[in-house]
Amino acid sequence: MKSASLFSTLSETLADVAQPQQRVSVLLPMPFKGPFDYLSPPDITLNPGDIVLVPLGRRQKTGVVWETSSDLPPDLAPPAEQKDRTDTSRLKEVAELLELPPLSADLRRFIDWVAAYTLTPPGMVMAMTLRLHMHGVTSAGTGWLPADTIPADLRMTPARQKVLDLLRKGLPQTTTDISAATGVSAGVVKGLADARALRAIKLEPECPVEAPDPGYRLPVLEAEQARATTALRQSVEKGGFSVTLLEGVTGSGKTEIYLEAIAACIEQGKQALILLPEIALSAQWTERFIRRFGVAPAIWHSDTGQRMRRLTWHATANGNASVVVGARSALFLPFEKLGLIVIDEEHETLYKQEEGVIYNARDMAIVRARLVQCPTVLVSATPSLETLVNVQSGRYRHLMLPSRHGGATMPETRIIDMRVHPPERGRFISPALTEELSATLARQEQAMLFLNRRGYAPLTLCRACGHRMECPHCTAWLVEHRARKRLCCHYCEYFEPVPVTCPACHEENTLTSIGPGIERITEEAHELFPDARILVMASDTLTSPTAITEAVTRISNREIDLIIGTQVVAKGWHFPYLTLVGIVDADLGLSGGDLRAGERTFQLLHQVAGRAGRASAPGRVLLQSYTPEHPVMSALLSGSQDRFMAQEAMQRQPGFWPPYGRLAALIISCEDAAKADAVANAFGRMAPYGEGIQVLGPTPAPVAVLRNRHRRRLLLRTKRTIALQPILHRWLDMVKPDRNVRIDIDIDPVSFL
Ligand SMILES: Nc1ncnc2c1ncn2[C@@H]1O[C@H](COP(=O)(O)OP(=O)(O)OP(=O)(O)O)[C@@H](O)[C@H]1O
Ligand SMILES: [Zn+2]
Repeated sequence: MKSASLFSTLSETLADVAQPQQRVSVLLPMPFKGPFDYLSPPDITLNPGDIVLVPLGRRQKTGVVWETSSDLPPDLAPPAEQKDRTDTSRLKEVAELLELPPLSADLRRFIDWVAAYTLTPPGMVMAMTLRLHMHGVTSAGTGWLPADTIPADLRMTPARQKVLDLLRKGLPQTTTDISAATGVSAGVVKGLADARALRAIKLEPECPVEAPDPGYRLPVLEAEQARATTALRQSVEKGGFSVTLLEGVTGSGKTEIYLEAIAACIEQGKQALILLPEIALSAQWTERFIRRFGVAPAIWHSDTGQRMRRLTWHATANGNASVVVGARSALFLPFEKLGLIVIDEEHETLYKQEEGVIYNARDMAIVRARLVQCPTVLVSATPSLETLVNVQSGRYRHLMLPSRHGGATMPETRIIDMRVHPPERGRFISPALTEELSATLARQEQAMLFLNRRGYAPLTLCRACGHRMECPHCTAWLVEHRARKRLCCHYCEYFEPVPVTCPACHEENTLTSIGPGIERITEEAHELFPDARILVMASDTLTSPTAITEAVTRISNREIDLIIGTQVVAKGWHFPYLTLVGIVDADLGLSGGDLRAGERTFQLLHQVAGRAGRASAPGRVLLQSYTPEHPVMSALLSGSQDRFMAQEAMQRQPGFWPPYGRLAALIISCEDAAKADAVANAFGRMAPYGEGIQVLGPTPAPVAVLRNRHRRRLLLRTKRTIALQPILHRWLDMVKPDRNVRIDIDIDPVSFL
């Protein structure tokens, strides 16, 4: 007995020596606190970044071999977990190492950083990188060629002969390709491979894009432009981390200039990432890119099919795609050699992702740039106060283009005081604006009407009893979409047919539409200008990039006289024949307690206004307002953006509101209002305090019920010098909420709904 047991321990020890099984941490794309430990398969060495399949419960999951980051700033590092790392007996083995490019160290650190900053489980952040190929995880595959020496004893069959004949043409082909070409089954190929008559060739995935040529068409730059270009080129050539704000009035050629920074990046053999606030913009952007570089960039968005996404992912990972343009999520692509990040329209709130991982792509892009040590360019005609403060403090460099390209002038802006010059009853376009519109159309120039509200009317009301049509699941009015004969909630997917009788008093035909949406403005425009060719641009009328490209082409070809749109029309478009912009309701967006309401309204209206008169004919902007004395209106009128932003700064500084302080929102939600209250109150009682730390709330959220969940908000505000994350960690630990209560943390909130 003794010897047997001695023998077995000895053999175990020997086995251990022969095949030391590594203990590895694997991060799974799931909401766990951190990675799980596994054992590496006996014959495989795993390295951090490797993408693997591991058993989890009864299923297998894709995960990434992870090391715990030791270099997170102490402010951000989550409290360490105590783990016993000596006992490996209960660990499961990694099932498979996938044939995918490993995630680079800088990307892994970036993921850890975003997770720690936003207080999100790291696996959920990593999922944004990995989700992309979760469906059908395949490498490009194995191709086959005939072996150098075909074994002499190979049993030949007609099927085998066909395969060998095909492959002797010299092009490696996958099993699927061979079957398709010859009609033989996969088994035949496998038989040949097993008999060592074939040799395997690892096939690189095909590259979805061609290489851009930085010398394809060089721009002729004006003096100011040339100066800015040189400065940007230098930072790209020098490499290393830097942030530059490229500010310039609308139509000054900012895009033109940062295309040169991209050219420099390509010349360096590195990759450039261009973030756009909205993928809709990529169509016109791509066109400009092609004009400059001869070929299209790689485009990253959810609309491109599975296969294309996979190829783009691979081309990013292996460095074949030198320029990738996309919306926020492109930031999590596995670039092999990132050399430049450009964030166009940096002030855009669309960069904030509000669901799932709540993060600001503009801010995180700067973090990523710092981790890979590459330059970043923030581009805007109306930079955010956050960015301006960074410029003032010297953290960001500032390049300025003060005038429009080619001698085009800035549009002339006028305010129509709607209290003095109201529209006719039941109408929303004032006579003064109507007059300008007809004059513009008569000159065969294009005009645009802007109203940031989809649908026909934002409120449906009963004239008899005053009942308002509301969403049964949200604290929100139902918006009438007349074309679709529906009342829709703009917060959830709920809709119902427009009723004939009032659901409260059951009177017939008493429901009436209050206020305008763009459908209603379109109806009015058709009545006013029956001959005008009108195009509506809104996220629900142009639902795909193709539809947007088509619309933009029709505008550029002068097939359209009047464009009516929501905020989609505010974004960087260049419509050379557009000379008049009418803003139907300039006050919309100023109400409500939003910290940045003024700044945002200014940016939005300034951007819309900037669409007018970009080419030879001068532009004009008319703002319809009931509060013409509001600082936003005076700033738009005088064009004194600097003064307006200085006023904004002065208002925020004393109370240490961002960017002079830090904010985090806690949103507590539950289907049961009482439970939501209980948890919110518990957080209120445990609220952190101290010098420079303040908690506001709990209060019901402005959208107090959303998708049947009752919502309460608390706001933590600290001085800039105090990091939020450690305070939040301690605070969250103090309250153990009911399972049905959800707590969302929003660091640097931009929405306060
Ligand atoms: N040096 C140049 N040579 C030729 N065309 C130019 C030059 N600079 C700018 N343009 C043209 O002027 C127009 C406006 O330029 P661009 O779109 O780059 O401005 P922008 O500052 O990015 O505008 P916005 O902020 O409104 O998006 C474009 O059609 C662009 O092609
Ligand atoms: Zn709803």
